[in-house]
Amino acid sequence: MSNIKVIVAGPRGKMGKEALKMIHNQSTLTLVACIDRKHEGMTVKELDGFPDMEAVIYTDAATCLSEVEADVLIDLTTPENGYKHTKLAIENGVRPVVGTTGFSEDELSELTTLASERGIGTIIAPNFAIGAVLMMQFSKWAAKHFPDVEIIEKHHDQKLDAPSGTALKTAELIKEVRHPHKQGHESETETLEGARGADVDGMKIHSMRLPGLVAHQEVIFGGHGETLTVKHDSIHRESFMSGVKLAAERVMELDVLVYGLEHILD
Ligand SMILES: NC(=O)C1=CN([C@@H]2O[C@H](COP(=O)(O)OP(=O)(O)OC[C@H]3O[C@@H](n4cnc5c(N)ncnc54)[C@H](OP(=O)(O)O)[C@@H]3O)[C@@H](O)[C@H]2O)C=CC1
Ligand SMILES: O=C(O)C1=N[C@H](C(=O)O)C[C@H](O)C1
Repeated sequence: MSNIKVIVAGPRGKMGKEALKMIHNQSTLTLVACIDRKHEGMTVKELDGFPDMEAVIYTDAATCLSEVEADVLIDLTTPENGYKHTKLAIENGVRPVVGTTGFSEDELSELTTLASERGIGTIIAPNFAIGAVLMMQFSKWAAKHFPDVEIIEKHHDQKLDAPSGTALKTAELIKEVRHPHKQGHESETETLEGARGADVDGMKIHSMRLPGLVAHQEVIFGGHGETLTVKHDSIHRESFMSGVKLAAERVMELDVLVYGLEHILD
């Protein structure tokens, strides 16, 4: 697979910068444009500290996605804008690869329908790190044997959405094998609201936000006289880039939306 023409939305963000660096350093993807909130008409290489790339920056996503000849949109923005960009991309025949988290269930289901109707391959991956995908799969396996489980996710303090997309996806995978039931003492009460975390079918999700963190998750299972912890840490955003590259290549072979990188991993 060679020369996949890519648009990146959110190029100045923490993930966007890393994605530009990755695209610059490999040969199958070519950056053809960026969607940003600033720098209309400038090229990437004109921005301080950015790679030597000729791609033009658009501030209007609709113009960019309808005018630029592109195969793939990589979206790394915010929940609200990521949803709009994904929809626009599908409508314009550009395949979305979406890392942006925080979409509602309704938004995901609308995008799934739209992608199928138009036959446009789409990948929405709450986590592109291969280790995180394995952590989620191991958790699903463990939940078959340990149905009492709590998820603790820890992220940097600039994150907009809580719980993280990864924690929600983990809970969704566990739900496939776990019968809904209340955990803890049947009469337990919270003397401080939120103390027991968010609830998904009785399992709990706790979200921590601190400077210094990147992206971390522990899934803790409790059994009779034992606990099992499945843990993943992204200590650098480079950890997400092999997944972004793989998704941009594999999305070219799809004609529906898939949610989660596990669907394209061998
Ligand atoms: N799937 C995965 O593996 C991962 C997913 N993520 C997700 O990716 C997203 C981005 O994360 P991160 O890079 O840390 O966040 P940042 O806040 O660092 O970056 C977001 C960028 O999006 C830009 N932006 C906002 N609105 C628009 C718009 N309308 N058009 C173009 N650009 C826009 C922001 O610009 P401005 O600065 O001007 O506001 C900012 O540069 C989040 O949803 C996060 O949860 C993060 C890591 C891994
Ligand atoms: O915002 C982040 O940083 C991350 N977001 C994704 C999520 O919500 O799970 C993936 C990763 O955890 C980093």
